[in-house]
Amino acid sequence: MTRRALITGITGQDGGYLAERLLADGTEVVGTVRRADGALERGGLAQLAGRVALLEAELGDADALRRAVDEAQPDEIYHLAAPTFVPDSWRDPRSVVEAIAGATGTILGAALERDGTRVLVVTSSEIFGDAGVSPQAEGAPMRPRSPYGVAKLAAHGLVGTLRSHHDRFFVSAITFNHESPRRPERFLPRKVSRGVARIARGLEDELTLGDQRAVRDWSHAADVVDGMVLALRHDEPGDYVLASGEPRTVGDLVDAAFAAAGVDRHVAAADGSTRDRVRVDPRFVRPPEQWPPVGDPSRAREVLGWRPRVTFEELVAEMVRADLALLDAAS
Ligand SMILES: C[C@H]1O[C@H](OP(=O)(O)OP(=O)(O)OC[C@H]2O[C@@H](n3cnc4c(=O)[nH]c(N)nc43)[C@H](O)[C@@H]2O)[C@@H](O)[C@@H](O)C1=O
Repeated sequence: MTRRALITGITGQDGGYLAERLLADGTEVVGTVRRADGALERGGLAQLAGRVALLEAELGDADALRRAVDEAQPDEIYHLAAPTFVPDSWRDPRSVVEAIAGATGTILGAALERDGTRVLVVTSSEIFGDAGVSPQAEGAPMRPRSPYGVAKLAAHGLVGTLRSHHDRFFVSAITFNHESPRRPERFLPRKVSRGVARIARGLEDELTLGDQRAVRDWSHAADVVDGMVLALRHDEPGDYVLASGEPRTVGDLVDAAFAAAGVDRHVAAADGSTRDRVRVDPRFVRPPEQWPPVGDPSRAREVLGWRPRVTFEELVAEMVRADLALLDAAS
């Protein structure tokens, strides 16, 4: 029998890679979107047209989410849809908790009504926050530092409690930062790849960023969705950190992007000094983390046999190449 998967948020960065991954192994794919008309084209996923079915469901609309589960009759649910830009969560904490924890509760509740439907919920390294330890494995203390992290921790908690109470195959994928040329530009790596590409083509002179000492653990989104599939299809349900395990600073990422574009980050100024093409704008600076969000992916490696294939340098180079190609195609 053909396996059927429901992906919430199919037009997001991860949704697109996951749909391609599942279609490639013969899984039928149904995805939720806010508005079906032209959704794949708007999401840069025209290649999926005719290959996936779309259902409309806003995260705040519990009835629509339940209907989507009923209509899709999925064997697997990948719950990806969520507001993802962390700074936004400070402005409207209630809506972020509703959209993340509320929708997770709805999806898990709907899955409980169906025999055997497995669910993977994407949570986040933001659940660890002031963990008191770095790198973080699945058992590290969880002390989130943002409303986004609190909401993701509630989602993570719902997965674990409902899994053990109802003895169901519910999984939390604790994803650390993951990127690709499909990442929206307000996230750092795409902002950098696009900015450096524009500098390389002479369209801009400078890149304006926040704190370059901030540490992150970056992987390629295509690798991370592979980990999700392995986790959901394993013999036993469990939670997994999906991360590279390698700490890098924002500055490392900027340097890698300039190197990939073949552009000097530092240029000679008229007075003979050197000028950095990267300028700090306090608007983009966030309070520093005492315990950097770096993952310990040992469990995913040992239990699932998962490891990221794309290196940090390859990821950044792919993003810069893609942004250069976009600029060249538009000119
Ligand atoms: C795991 C987690 O991953 C993502 O959240 P994020 O880490 O907040 O992602 P980002 O790309 O916005 O920031 C990365 C770092 O870069 C620093 N940074 C410096 N200068 C700029 C700057 O100019 N813009 C931005 N956006 N960040 C900057 C910023 O302060 C931070 O230290 C989401 O997918 C989230 O959904 C998620 O779950």
